[in-house]
Amino acid sequence: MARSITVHSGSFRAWVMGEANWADYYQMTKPNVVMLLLLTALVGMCIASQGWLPWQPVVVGLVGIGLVSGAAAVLNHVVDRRIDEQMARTHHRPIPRGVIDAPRALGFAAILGLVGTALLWLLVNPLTAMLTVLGLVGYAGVYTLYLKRATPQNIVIGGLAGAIPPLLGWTAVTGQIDAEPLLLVMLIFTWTPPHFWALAIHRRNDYARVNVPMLPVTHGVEFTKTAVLLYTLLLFVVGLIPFLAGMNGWLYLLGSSALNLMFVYYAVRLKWGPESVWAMKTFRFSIVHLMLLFMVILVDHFVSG
Ligand code: HEM
Ligand SMILES: CC(C)=CCC/C(C)=C/CC/C(C)=C/COP(=O)(O)OP(=O)(O)O
Repeated sequence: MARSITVHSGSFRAWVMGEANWADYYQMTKPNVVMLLLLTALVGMCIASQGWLPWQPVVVGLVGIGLVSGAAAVLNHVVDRRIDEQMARTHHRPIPRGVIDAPRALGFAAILGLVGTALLWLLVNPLTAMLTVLGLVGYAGVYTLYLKRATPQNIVIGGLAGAIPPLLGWTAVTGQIDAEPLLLVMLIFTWTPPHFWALAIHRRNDYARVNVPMLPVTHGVEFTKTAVLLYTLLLFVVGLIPFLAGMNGWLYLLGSSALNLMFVYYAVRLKWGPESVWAMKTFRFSIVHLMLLFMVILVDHFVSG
């Protein structure tokens, strides 16, 4: 009897998982990206709260936003499976490697998406659930299915989906849309082009091979370097607005200006230095930059009251 249960549960597992293990499924959710998205959502929740954080919208909100974002990332793996197969950076992903097939990945995305949306709808509020699903549609549908292959401005427009989490955090706590979190959305929106184009310069041959019209492929490396520099300068200016609008204090002004100037410094080195060195340095710095920027906003919020 015990043996038969083992055999059956073993074959059920094989039916569900195929050749894959949990690490493969986990990898498809782009966990590092989702962690940073959740930090920005948490900051949205904190700036929406006076005093103690309300635990239910915060905990359930983060779990729900994390699950739906993970679902969006899995859908991106399904839609992009053919180009991922041909790009050096992505050919080892679970679908191109053949350990997870598209139907299983779709099933996984459906479970994550539905559970996440139900949690947000029932235990946080319908507005947050709808905006989070809008983020999923924006990333997996509008960006991945359409914009990515349609225009070199793909990531500028598609960047809105990745920029939305601070608003989701805010609506999870307040149940309404206000101007404050939109300033944080603007920060991420302006940060995304230099974040991605630095990497795209380094990986331009990958994108050219699969005919994806990323800016360095369509307009060349020099043009893209200039665009990266201009966006870091724009980010410096946008970074002043939360202080000028009275949302953040002096600590924010100092911290964000220092971080944004460092980003400009990387972009200048990239513009006039060898991209073989500075493209990936700038990309890696962009991630540390956004993480620290949102930590500064958080600390400033609690210190400046
Ligand atoms: C349309 C918008 C965006 C595009 C096109 C984009 C593109 C990329 C790409 C191509 C990578 C490399 C992944 C790899 O190494 O396989 C990456 C990495 C990363 N991105 Fe973005 N990104 C966007 C928005 C964001 C946003 C909004 C965040 C967070 C708030 C973010 C956080 C990260 C992090 C943390 C990594 C490192 C992942 C790792 O090391 O595993 N990205 N991004
Ligand atoms: C609910 C919500 C906020 C959803 C969206 C969140 C989300 C997962 C954003 C990710 C942004 C990102 C890593 C884009 C890269 O896609 P790519 O296809 O250009 O990169 P790739 O080639 O590495 O797959």
